Amino acid sequence: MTRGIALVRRPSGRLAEGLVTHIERSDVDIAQARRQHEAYRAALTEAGWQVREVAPADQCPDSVFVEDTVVVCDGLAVITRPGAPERRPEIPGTEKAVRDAGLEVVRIEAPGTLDGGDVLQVGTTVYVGRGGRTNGEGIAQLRAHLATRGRRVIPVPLRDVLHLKSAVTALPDGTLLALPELLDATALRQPVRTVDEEAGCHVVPLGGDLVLLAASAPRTAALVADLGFTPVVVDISEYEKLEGCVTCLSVLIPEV
Ligand SMILES: CN(C)C(=N)NCCC[C@H](N)C(=O)O
Repeated sequence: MTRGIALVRRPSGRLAEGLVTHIERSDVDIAQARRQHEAYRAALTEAGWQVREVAPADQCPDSVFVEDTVVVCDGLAVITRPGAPERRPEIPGTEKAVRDAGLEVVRIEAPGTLDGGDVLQVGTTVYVGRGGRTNGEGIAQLRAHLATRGRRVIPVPLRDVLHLKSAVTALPDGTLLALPELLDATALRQPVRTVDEEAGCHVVPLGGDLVLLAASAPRTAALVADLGFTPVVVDISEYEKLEGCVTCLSVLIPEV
């Protein structure tokens, strides 16, 4: 049984030079990062996903955070235009991978900017963070693209946080796990559970009752289990030093 394709991109040898905006820079252990990425890929495979690698972009330190380069929705791939110009050379490799996967491809055009980490899909609702990386023009273009798939785009103003999915993500039943102080929670339409550890608001539903989350969120893993889901825990400490989280390291393309 395969749940679909999971796109990932191996870390660049220059990973340690990745962007840091809201936290202090600390040393990244590249060997450890490679081991953690291997374990992350294995967790996806174990959960039933066919892991496919986007061609490495060694000149791009942040290229492992492949989520920021594309938004996939019902057979459509919206190629983003990352808000950080130095991340734009990551785009061609992702575009090739989604074309190879058979998706229809459209793109965010200048002056729009949009990072995939700002896009949270919950059923037919698509929340989009309006912060440092995604602008109003990018949101408008995404809204027009996703209207063709029957989706409603709702902007969410962000405060002092990199991406929307740094502050809120959703469990398989649509319940949001959030750090409400980082965003305008009045924009959210689904029930919200507040978490008490930063990485606790970063989860990826992997299909069925499986929920991927980081080892740095042990209390949330217990909460997830208590709600009847099965936590799949991965250590991504080296990526967290660069403001990454479990969502950023893959793009899931469910089988239709
Ligand atoms: C949901 N998140 C956090 C993401 N999708 N991306 C993280 C990118 C981190 C990278 N150093 C940067 O600053 O771009």
